[in-house]
Amino acid sequence: MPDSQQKKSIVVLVSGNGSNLQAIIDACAQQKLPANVSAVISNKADAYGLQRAKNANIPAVFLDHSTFTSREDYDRQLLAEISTFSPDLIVLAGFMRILSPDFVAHFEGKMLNIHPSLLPKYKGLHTHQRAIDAGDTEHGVSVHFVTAALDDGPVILQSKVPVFAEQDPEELAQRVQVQERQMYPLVIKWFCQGRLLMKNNKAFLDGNELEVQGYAAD
Ligand SMILES: Nc1nc2c(c(=O)[nH]1)N[C@@H](CN(C=O)c1ccc(C(=O)N[C@@H](CCC(=O)O)C(=O)O)cc1)CN2
Ligand SMILES: NCC(=O)N[C@@H]1O[C@H](COP(=O)([O-])[O-])[C@@H](O)[C@H]1O
Repeated sequence: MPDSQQKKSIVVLVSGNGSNLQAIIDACAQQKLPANVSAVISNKADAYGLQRAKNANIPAVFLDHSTFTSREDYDRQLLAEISTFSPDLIVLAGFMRILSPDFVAHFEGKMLNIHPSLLPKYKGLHTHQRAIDAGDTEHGVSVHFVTAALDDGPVILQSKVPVFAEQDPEELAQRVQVQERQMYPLVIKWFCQGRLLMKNNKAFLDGNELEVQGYAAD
């Protein structure tokens, strides 16, 4: 079987509910994604994403960041743990730790993140509230390659949702997450098919550079 058709190995990092993880697990199970989730790793013991992994008979690993003296020490252990699964792709799915440069360098080009904003707007946290506070009429989500600079890697795919008057951030987040669950498995499929790659800090699909609309940074 050609390499592009062999099932790829994915390790997913989570910190919370894991709805994006579940979409990926389901896509794999339904043969919509030529991959297997080899392991789920979380820095939070109570992350429901760990339970979702156990429900799917996927190794679920809790690696507590609070027991390490530095970010770099944690990331070295995280790298060692991930490497035991020999993944083709690392997927950040609500993983709420900033990753150190050495960790990112080890996996650069094979690590994705989904971020709840129209990057480069609203890098970091609390994106929905920030969009509401700014009076934005549209918001959305970006899937990007992970680089050392936070939420700054080349964007692969974006999806927009409207922001309504007197918008509640939780309702906005829910509408964004509907888009996320459709987008992430698609982008991961592109990577697993060998169609998506990062080169010179740019994203390419089928050899064509992916240009993202120029959203003004916040
Ligand atoms: N080097 C990189 N690390 C990470 C990236 C990235 O692009 N480059 N993406 C983030 C995901 N993320 C937003 O999409 C994000 C996650 C966490 C934080 C953050 O400020 N974390 C704090 C702790 C916050 C908490 O525990 O609630 C921290 O790590 O000190 C910002 C953005 C994943 N990592
Ligand atoms: N800065 C990273 C960040 O905020 N990521 C966001 O966390 C949520 C995780 O949901 P999930 O655990 O249900 O997949 C998602 O909405 C994702 O965009």
